[in-house]
Amino acid sequence: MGQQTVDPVIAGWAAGFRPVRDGEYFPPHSPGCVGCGPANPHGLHLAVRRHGEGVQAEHTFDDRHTGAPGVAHGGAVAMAFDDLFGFLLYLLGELAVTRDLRVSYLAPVRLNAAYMLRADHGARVGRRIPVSAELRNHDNVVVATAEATFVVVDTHHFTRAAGR
Ligand SMILES: CCCCCCCC(=O)SCCNC(=O)CCNC(=O)[C@H](O)C(C)(C)COP(=O)(O)OP(=O)(O)OC[C@H]1O[C@@H](n2cnc3c(N)ncnc32)[C@H](O)[C@@H]1OP(=O)(O)O
Repeated sequence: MGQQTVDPVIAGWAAGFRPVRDGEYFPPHSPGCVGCGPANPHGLHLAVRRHGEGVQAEHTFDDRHTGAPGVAHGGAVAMAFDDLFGFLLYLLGELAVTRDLRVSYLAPVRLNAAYMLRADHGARVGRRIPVSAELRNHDNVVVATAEATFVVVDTHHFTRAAGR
């Protein structure tokens, strides 16, 4: 992400997250976000909406995210989970970052096939927010799961990380 876009994005986060109704789509984390940013040509372009107190996204991995032939790279699947978790923050109204992420790959994730991602959060303990997610195929079979710990930070975390 270039110098021009870092400050407005962080300023937007500092202003707080807009409330989103059930079923409504969230805005991307930033235009250049590799998970959901519409301006990132290498990204997943996840479109994530609220589902009750959780979030969900229908997603199709394509040839840009190839691992074995015809199969999504495990890193791309992990990225989808990580970015999906980032949308729970809109519901929690907290700024937080991934401290750890554990993915269980239960079956190959095929390219050019539609999958459904769904994530939920647990209760915040101290600065820790536990989150979990599933990836299901069109037969509603769970093909991957993920658990992560997000740690609440303030906007200085991001301005420091961006070198300002
Ligand atoms: C708006 C956001 C967009 C989201 C985009 C999608 C998500 C992302 O990709 S985020 C990017 C990837 N993640 C990062 O870059 C984070 C890098 N890591 C860091 O900056 C730091 O390690 C950071 C901020 C997470 C924690 O550091 P620090 O502030 O020193 O906290 P620290 O004291 O170590 O721990 C904080 C709390 O977490 C707990 N904790 C730390 N690690 C773990 C762990 N592995 N498991 C459980 N708890 C843990 C600690 O016990 C402590 O708990 P409590 O507050 O209850 O005492």
